[in-house]
Parts: sequence; structure tokens; C-alpha cells
Amino acid sequence: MQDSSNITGTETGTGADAGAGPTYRLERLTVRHLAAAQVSAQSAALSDITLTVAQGEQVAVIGPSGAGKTTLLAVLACAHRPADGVFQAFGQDPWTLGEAQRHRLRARLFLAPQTPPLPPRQRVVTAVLAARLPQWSLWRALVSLVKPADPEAAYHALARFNLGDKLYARVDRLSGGERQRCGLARLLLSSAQALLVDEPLSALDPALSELTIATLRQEAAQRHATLICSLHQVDLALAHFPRIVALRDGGIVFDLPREQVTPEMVTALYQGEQPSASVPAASAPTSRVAVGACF
Ligand SMILES: Nc1ncnc2c1ncn2[C@@H]1O[C@H](COP(=O)(O)OP(=O)(O)OP(=O)(O)O)[C@@H](O)[C@H]1O
Repeated sequence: MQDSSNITGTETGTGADAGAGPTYRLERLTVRHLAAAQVSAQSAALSDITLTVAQGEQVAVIGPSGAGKTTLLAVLACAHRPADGVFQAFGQDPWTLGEAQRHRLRARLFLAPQTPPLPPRQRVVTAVLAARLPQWSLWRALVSLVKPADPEAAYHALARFNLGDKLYARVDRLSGGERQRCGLARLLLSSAQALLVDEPLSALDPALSELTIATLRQEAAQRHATLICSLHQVDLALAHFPRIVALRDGGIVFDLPREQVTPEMVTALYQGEQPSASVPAASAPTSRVAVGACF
């Protein structure tokens, strides 16, 4: 159950579009992973999550390791079915829809996992253009595998993450940080209206971290997409995102406009653990494949 001392913020002043229906509505949501569900009914990855996110909002999700950030993003991407509670994306519960309708709903979302599932032997241009697959006919997709359909678009997307020179590199020759940005370049080529990004800075240096967040925010604002980004770098979350959702042990600890988040709240959230500062991190662990997938 959610701690009764939890603080729930309003969306006032957080960039929400008051006129539009919410992108997400979650009410008392419980989420379990299969293995955990087998061990104990108590061990939910997320419990009692109530959250509404308006179209166009930009939200950072923070919290210590294991808090449930990746699980939340997988649920929002309609990749992980909640065990209990209400979940709606764009006003629809994906898990009551037929397969084809759910597929159409997922095409409105893009999840960029921490470790993007890029085919290692593929060239970067092909991997980035794969974001357009939902918009293409089967024939066009097959032709693009041999002769990339729109290399200029891939170049421009990569260039926004300072990676234009890797257009024709092989994916398995990229560093961890370059792979991560390659995954984010795919996001720019999607037509998604909800952008879900899991720890995009874990393998990036401070300058690239700033560039990456600025690019994501700019893209979301331009297409009036909702942006939800999990971050270990609390300082960057507070500097860039109007709304901060803090998770710990699978529950929401606070959900507030950033001006209302105090250093004491952050210290309590991490309880002895040191929140990451925006310093160069070790490259992303290759064994950690985020729940969910890119759509
Ligand atoms: N595939 C899985 N099977 C079983 N349990 C899982 C699985 N993935 C995550 N969990 C558990 O669910 C909880 C939430 O994990 P999650 O990965 O969502 O946290 P996180 O906040 O993203 O952590 P991190 O910051 O380390 O990436 C943890 O207790 C974790 O051990």
C-alpha cells in the first residue's frame, strides 16, 4: 500500500494542457513481474500507483535502484500488463482491446529502453530508420533494409544527438553511450505522441547529458507529445523537468512541481543512498535489458 504520508502534487504549472484529455490515467495500480508473482503475492514491483499525466506534460521519474521506474515505463508503454487497478492510455485500456487495436494504440507510444535492442550487425542508418516501420508498408520496409529509404532523416536525427558521423557505422562498433543516443534518434523518427525514456543518460558525459535532455524536451514540445523520463541524475531532473514523480519500493513518495521538491525530500527518498550527480557514468550494463520494447 502507498504510504499515507505520500505527497501528491497537482498539475498546475507543470506544462499540462488543461484542455486535452490525459495521456495516462492510473488508479491504484498494482504491477507484478511473473517471477515475483510466483514467489509471493506481496512482492509487487509497483503498488497503489495513482497518476494522471496530461498530453504535452514533461515528467521526470526519480528514485533509487529497484524503485520501479523501468516497470512503470513498461506499463505506460503497454508492454507490461498491470495485475490490478485502472490503466488508461489516451483514454483506452489497452488490455481490454483486441490485438490490432492494441497495436494501433502502441504505435502512439515510443519506449526508449536504457539498453536499446539494436541488431548488432545492422548499420546505424537502418537501425534508426526502423522507427518508421509502423508507418511503412511491408514492401517499403523490406526495400529499406537493402537501400535505406530516407538516410537524410536518419542523419538529421543522429546529428541532434551529436552522432551524425556514425550514420553508416555498424551498431556493434558503437560505444555504450553512442548506442544509447542511436536509440534516442529512433525516437525522433517515430510519430509517437507519448515519449517514454528510461535512464537516457546512464552512459553519457555531462555535456552530452545536457544536450540529450534538451533535445528530448524540444522534440516533445514541438510535437506536443508527452515526455516521461526516468533519471538517476536528480540535479538534471530538477533543472529540466517541470514535474517530478518520486518512486521508492514500488510506491509514489511524492508527485510535485519541481519548485516544491526540497533537498530534504530528495535525501529522504534515497535514504542513505547517494543520488547520482550528472557526472560521467560507467557504460550501461549490457546484461540489463529493460522490460518492454520499442514501438
Ligand atoms: N523481469 C523481472 N522479473 C522479476 N522481478 C523484476 C523484473 N524486473 C524488475 N523486477 C523487480 O521489480 C522491482 C522494480 O524494478 P525496476 O527495474 O522497475 O526498478 P528501477 O527503479 O527501474 O531500478 P534501476 O534504477 O536499478 O533501473 C525490483 O524489485 C526488481 O527486482
